[in-house]
Amino acid sequence: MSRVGVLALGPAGVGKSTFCNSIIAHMQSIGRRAHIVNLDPAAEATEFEFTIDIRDLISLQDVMEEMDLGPNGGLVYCFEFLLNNLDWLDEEIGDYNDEYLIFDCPGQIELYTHIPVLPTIVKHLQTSLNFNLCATYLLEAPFIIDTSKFFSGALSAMSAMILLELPHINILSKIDLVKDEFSRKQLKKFLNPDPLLLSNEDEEYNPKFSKLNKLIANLVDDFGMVQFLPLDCSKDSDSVATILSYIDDVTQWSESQEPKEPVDEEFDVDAEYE
Ligand SMILES: Nc1nc2c(ncn2[C@@H]2O[C@H](COP(=O)(O)OP(=O)(O)OP(=O)(O)O)[C@@H](O)[C@H]2O)c(=O)[nH]1
Repeated sequence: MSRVGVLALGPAGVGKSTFCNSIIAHMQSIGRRAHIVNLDPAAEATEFEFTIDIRDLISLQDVMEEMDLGPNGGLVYCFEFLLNNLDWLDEEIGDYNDEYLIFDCPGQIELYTHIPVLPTIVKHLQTSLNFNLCATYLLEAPFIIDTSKFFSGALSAMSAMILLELPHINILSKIDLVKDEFSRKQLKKFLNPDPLLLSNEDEEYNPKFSKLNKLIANLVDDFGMVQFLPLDCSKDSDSVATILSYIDDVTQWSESQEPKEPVDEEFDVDAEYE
């Protein structure tokens, strides 16, 4: 039997922690259990407690003070420290057999797009701790409803997808902040976009880059990075439920549940009268 793990990834402030908390709240409301694993050494307190917290091993604040490093260097140091102490993670996770763990990751996407820190942790979770993992990659809806920003966001999501080699779910967060009618129309187009059409649209505004736009659009299209699920953590719990059903699907959650032993009636009756 395996554990299920969901990585919440995406740039800083995109809503990863809020998403983790919303998923946990939703799961609790339908009688399921899950835990948050905080992998951000610079995290602030949230309304839900972290079951496992990297800051119990190392915190960015301490590293910056003691090693005289800036925030980015400090973060890389924290993760190198974690990689050298993976037995700490094994021990913390050890008690959570057959559980659903949600990994709240830092917003510095270099950690999963440029340097092999997160890929190493992912491999460890899969091979040593028997996790069925999936990555959720969040991008902010108000940011992405501009075509050029869509491509830059899609490329960063794709970079994480290629590096992590995990089932990958793209999410457009904070859709409640897309309010005016024009932007909402745009949003519809970006939830299930055709990158080739989007690149053609840009052509009339910026012909200088049309060849490059088309090449990028082809690349995004080839990798199947074309679907985004909408997320509104402020009001719309249906959006959270839909995302959870996608996660369950790709992590084969229901298959990972231990089949219930058939009730042996004779045995039960005997036990009653012992
Ligand atoms: N309106 C609205 N605000 C949201 C939503 N999700 C998150 N926010 C807000 O966005 C801000 C950042 O959210 P966080 O969950 O801390 O984002 P994060 O990605 O974990 O941030 P880092 O850990 O710094 O990378 C907070 O003020 C949240 O309240 C949403 O669906 N709608």
